[in-house]
Amino acid sequence: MSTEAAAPVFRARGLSKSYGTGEVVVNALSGVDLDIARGEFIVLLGPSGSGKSTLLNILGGLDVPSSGQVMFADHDLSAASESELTRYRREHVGFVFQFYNLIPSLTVRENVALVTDIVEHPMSADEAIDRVGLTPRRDHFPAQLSGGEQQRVAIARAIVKRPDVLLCDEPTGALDYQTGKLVLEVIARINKEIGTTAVVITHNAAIAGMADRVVYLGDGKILRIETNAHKLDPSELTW
Ligand SMILES: Nc1ncnc2c1ncn2[C@@H]1O[C@H](COP(=O)(O)OP(=O)(O)OP(=O)(O)O)[C@@H](O)[C@H]1O
Repeated sequence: MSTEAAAPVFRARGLSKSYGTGEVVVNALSGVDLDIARGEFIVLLGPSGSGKSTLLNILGGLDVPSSGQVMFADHDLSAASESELTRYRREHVGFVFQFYNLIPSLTVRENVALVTDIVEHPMSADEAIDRVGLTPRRDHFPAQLSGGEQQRVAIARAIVKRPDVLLCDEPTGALDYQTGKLVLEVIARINKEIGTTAVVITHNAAIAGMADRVVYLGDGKILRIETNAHKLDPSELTW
């Protein structure tokens, strides 16, 4: 990693999140400290209910912590207003979820171009579509595409704004093995070629091999963080 690539993008300290009140309080996150460097590829692993989505949502400005602090560069997300968080998400974050949330009546290109209209320095829709390998399908509608192709459209839509961070919650959860690998390859390529910091939630421990670091969550806490001395290409992963 270059010096520039090592600058921190996220810095979380004592991050906690509880839902509910009184006897039904759920501590989704408890005292999480985490730094993520610019350009890093992070995989979040942990059992169901361990707090992965809660952490990702806080990093992405979709949710706010109950206590503790989270900084994105020099913005304090934990102290941001709703409109500041909306601007943060719009300018800096690309989201990819398990389900693709494409607009069925719009073509691939139109789905991606929707974003280019509302952000400041987007790449062209065609470049984003090319980066996910879907140029031949750009005039097709979502229903004419496979699940993996639809997920690649969702990735194109997430990266067209040139986000600083790409946050992916179970991006391969609805896909078969081969298709899931293709989607991971696309995410790894974006991380490498554009330098977009990537945080990927998965239930699949085999995916951990492609990360710079793997963060293991359990019961709302970071259990351990492993650094991969040798990062695997998604094509080398088996599960
Ligand atoms: N809006 C909410 N209201 C109440 N409890 C919530 C809410 N969101 C999450 N939780 C609880 O917080 C805990 C952590 O949830 P979270 O979704 O972060 O876990 P996760 O590791 O992403 O799980 P999964 O792998 O099943 O998606 C769980 O016990 C969950 O039930």
